[in-house]
This record gives sequence, structure tokens and C-alpha cells, in this order.
Amino acid sequence: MAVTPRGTTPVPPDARPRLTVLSGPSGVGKSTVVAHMRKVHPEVWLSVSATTRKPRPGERHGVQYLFVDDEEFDKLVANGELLEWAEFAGNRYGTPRQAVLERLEAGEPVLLEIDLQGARLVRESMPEAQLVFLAPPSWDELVRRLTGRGTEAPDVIERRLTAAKVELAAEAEFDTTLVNTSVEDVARELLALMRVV
Ligand SMILES: Nc1nc2c(ncn2[C@@H]2O[C@H](COP(=O)(O)OP(=O)(O)O)[C@@H](O)[C@H]2O)c(=O)[nH]1
Ligand SMILES: Nc1ncnc2c1ncn2[C@@H]1O[C@H](COP(=O)(O)OP(=O)(O)O)[C@@H](O)[C@H]1O
Repeated sequence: MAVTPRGTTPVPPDARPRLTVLSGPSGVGKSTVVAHMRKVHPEVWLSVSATTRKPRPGERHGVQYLFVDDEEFDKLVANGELLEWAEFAGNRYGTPRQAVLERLEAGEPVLLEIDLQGARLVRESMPEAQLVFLAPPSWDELVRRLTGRGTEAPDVIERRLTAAKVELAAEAEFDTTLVNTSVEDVARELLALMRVV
């Protein structure tokens, strides 16, 4: 058996911590799945994005998002502080770069919950990232969930459903699709993909 000096054992590629990107149309259940996953495994780290969107009732700065105004977002972009950013349904969203890189360097798995445009940008800049698409059981169920959530006005729901058609058409670009029928099942599958369990 070959003896490798201590400290120089090569890390097999599949043991490396991975950057996982979770995308899917608005209302499919991304936040619900991630919240459940973190209830079961609080140690899983999720990047907190910056956004120019206004907080929904119950959302808090630094928890769901870093809520910033247009000027602050411009600064984050100009200073190169975002790993990626995109405009989605009239607001801008971006992933703070430093925290993600620090976690990956520390050997921890990292999860980004971002839109299709962001997923494409991450694929370009970090080809080792795995892209996971969260799909609804059906179009009608997606409309029911988005409408039933009751957080958006009808015109905003329309914009999001228009974006959803584009996102659903891009499913084949992703490495894996998970269909969100059961939150518990999807959370378990996602944890397995991230090699947390
Ligand atoms: N590109 C990019 N998209 C993001 C980021 N953060 C959130 N998003 C996406 O922006 C979209 C809208 O998010 P949000 O307004 O919270 O609505 P929700 O996903 O329907 O609850 C979703 O597809 C999110 O995944 C980010 O940092 N970058
Ligand atoms: N598997 C599921 N079955 C039924 N309803 C779900 C499921 N997952 C999420 N929901 C509901 O769908 C709505 C949208 O979920 P949310 O997590 O806000 O979606 P997203 O973050 O993708 O926009 C919420 O009201 C949520 O409770």
C-alpha cells in the first residue's frame, strides 16, 4: 500500500465541500424547503443576499436578506463585493462574495438560493458548483402557491409568473431537478446532494 506523508494526502474530488445553488420559480417553495432544512440541520450555512426589494411583513434585515436601497446596491456592485447579481421582477438581488469564499475555504458546504440568471453566472465563474432546480408538481400548483402566499400584489404575481415560464424552460441547464411535492423529502434530498447527511 502506498504511504502518503501526513498532510499531503490528496483530497478526493468528491469529498471537497461544494457550492450548491438552489433555483426555481417564485412560489415553488425554495424558502420553505431551506427553512425546513435548517430546522433539521442548523449548521448548514446559507448565504444572505442583498436586495433592493422591500421587506415583506415578518422579514428582518440580515435574516432573510440585507435590505438595501439603490444607492447602497450600486456601491456593492462598484466595489466588487458581489459574487453575482441580477435584476428579478423589478428588484436587484446579489450574493455577498467574501462570506461565501470564506466558508468554502473553511471547508464548509455553502448554499445559495438565487434566480436563474444568478445560477448561470455562478456556473461561469465557479464551474465546480452544483446547480439544483426546484420544480413545482404542476403549473397550476405553482400558481396556487404563489397566489396563496398572499405576499404580492396581482401585477407582481403576473411578473413573477412570466419569469417562471422562462425559468421552467431552463430546467435542463441544471445538474439535478427536485420536484417539490413534499418539503421534508426535498429537504432530505438537498442535504444529501450537499453531502451534509
Ligand atoms: N441572482 C440572485 N438572485 C437572488 C438572490 N437572492 C435571491 N434571489 C432570487 O430572487 C428571486 C426573488 O426573490 P424574492 O423576492 O425573495 O421572492 P421569492 O423567491 O418568491 O420568495 C428568487 O428567484 C430568489 O431566488 C441573489 O443574491 N442573487
Ligand atoms: N411542498 C409544498 N406543498 C404545499 N405548499 C408548499 C410546499 N412548499 C411550499 N409551499 C407553500 O408555497 C408558498 C410559496 O413558498 P415559498 O417557500 O415562499 O416559495 P419561494 O421561496 O420559492 O418563492 C408558501 O405559502 C409555502 O407555504
